[in-house]
Amino acid sequence: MKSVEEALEIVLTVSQRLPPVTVPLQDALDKVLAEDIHAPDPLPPYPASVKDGYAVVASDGPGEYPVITESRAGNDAVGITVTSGTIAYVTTGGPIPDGADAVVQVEDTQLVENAPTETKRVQILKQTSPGVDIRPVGCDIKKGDLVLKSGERLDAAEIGLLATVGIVMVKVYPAPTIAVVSTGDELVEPEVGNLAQGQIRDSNRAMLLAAALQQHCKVLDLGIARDDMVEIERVLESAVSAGVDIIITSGGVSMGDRDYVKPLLEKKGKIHFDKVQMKPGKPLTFAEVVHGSNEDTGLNKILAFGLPGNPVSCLVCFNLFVIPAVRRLSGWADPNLPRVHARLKQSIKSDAMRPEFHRAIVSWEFDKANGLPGFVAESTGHQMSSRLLSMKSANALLQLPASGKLIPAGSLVPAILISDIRSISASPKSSSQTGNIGQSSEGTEYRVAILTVSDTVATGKGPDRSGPRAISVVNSASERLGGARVAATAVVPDDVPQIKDVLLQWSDVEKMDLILTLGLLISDSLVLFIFHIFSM
Ligand SMILES: Nc1nc2c(c(=O)[nH]1)N[C@H]1C(S)=C(S)[C@@H](COP(=O)(O)OP(=O)(O)OC[C@H]3O[C@@H](n4cnc5c(N)ncnc54)[C@H](O)[C@@H]3O)O[C@H]1N2
Ligand code: MOO
Repeated sequence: MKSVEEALEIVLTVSQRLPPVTVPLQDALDKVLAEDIHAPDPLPPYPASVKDGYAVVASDGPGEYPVITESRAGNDAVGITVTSGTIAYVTTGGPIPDGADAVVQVEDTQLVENAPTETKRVQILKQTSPGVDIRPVGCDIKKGDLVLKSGERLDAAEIGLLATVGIVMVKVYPAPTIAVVSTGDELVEPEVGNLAQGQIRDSNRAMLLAAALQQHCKVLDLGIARDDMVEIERVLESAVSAGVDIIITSGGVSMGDRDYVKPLLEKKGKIHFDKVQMKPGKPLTFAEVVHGSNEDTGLNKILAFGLPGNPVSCLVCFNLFVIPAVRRLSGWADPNLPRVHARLKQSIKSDAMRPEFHRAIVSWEFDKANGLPGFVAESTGHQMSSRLLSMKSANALLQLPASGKLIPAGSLVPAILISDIRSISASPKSSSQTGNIGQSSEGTEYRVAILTVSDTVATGKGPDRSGPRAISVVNSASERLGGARVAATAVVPDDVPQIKDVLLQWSDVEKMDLILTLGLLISDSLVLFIFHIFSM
């Protein structure tokens, strides 16, 4: 089984950027530039005023002057020279007429009312010096300057720069086309109103298509494929014929007898890994599908991600592996998701076996204790892989080591950002709206152990009525209890040493969050013992 780091390295090594294409400027947003861009002319192309005011000869100093022209834009003042003893009206960005060497802003001037001549006259109230409030030719961009480098990402400012230097067609790396198929006999389309026995609506496909669009990919919806070798193969073939760059399947990659995705990917190419040491997302499979032949490169390769069917696992894997691959294909120099460190708002118990990617809402807050601002992380509640509500509003995956220990509130943990940092007011309420009253202090699931103490049941003379009932009560109230889950049960006779053994095992070794005992015969020594373990 690969570690997350090893698996990501493999994905990024296999993912190669796509050949560049030339697109119109308006289609270039969010793409990565595939050429260097130089300025064909300087900006500003003429000396321009920084202020609305008057272009003057600085050495003239304060005094009353005639306004011989007005220069707002274009060739307003062309052919007119400001000589000593005259001034010209200029607006911000307007060309400075020949002869003027400074601008005095209107606030430092006064219009002379009722001037005896037709020519407008203005009092210059302040001394200025040459160059003041003038942008010389090329002060923003010099002719020939390297304005944008190949490999830079085109955001709004970069699009503006391209327009400035007159680029209307630009060479960029295209975003990949992603085909998405859901596998599973239990799946029906979201529009199905009444679910038959054993059916669930397909959430993964809509979710993955949306996630791919968010990454500016083109998408191909391949629908639902039944758990049938021939059908899944036919769907994969259709993705290949459509010429997609990435195929994403969800479901059918674990250990079930109808998990056909992996054998098919193996048949059609090469599986790089089929398990990753992470929670959620362990059965993540990554492969290359090889097809046809390309004159230049030989065989064509399509990246294939077999994402786990559990919706949370599916989206977590998309974030951690598919997005970096998409970015690499799209030409990003650094395809990794951004990370910050955030303080935990509540304690979280980490998984003992697998490093965990705990869904959380990260916001920027003041720490009341030290008065300093910083990132804080609030768990989205019960973290079961099927519970998509744990992904709702999450903007970060907290990367928790597999220690099985309680990470106390206030600890700094690495947070991988998967969405924008939200405002504080929008975030914390959302998890409680989902019904997590009584959520554990860890903000994660409670592991509950139930012990039935009864000679009758332990010796097989009677049925255990209260044990199964307690299990069903805990499980049915799981969501309201913040994810309480029965993790262990046992039956022992009314015998203190045996009761002690089980309680010690559950509290000290298995680290249960809550132990319920049923039909317990309380003796003094047992009360003392229970008091002892719960006060540890
Ligand atoms: N014996 C073992 N069983 C499982 C293991 C294991 O190691 N050994 N791993 C578990 C883990 S971890 C995960 S994650 C799941 C992943 O299983 P699959 O990828 O094979 O997915 P399915 O079995 O098809 O489905 C799992 C679950 O998700 C629901 N699902 C599937 N597709 C969709 C969809 N498009 N929309 C909504 N929900 C979907 C499906 O109904 C199941 O409930 O395997 C564990 N088992
Ligand atoms: O790895 Mo699975 O994704 O734990 O549920």
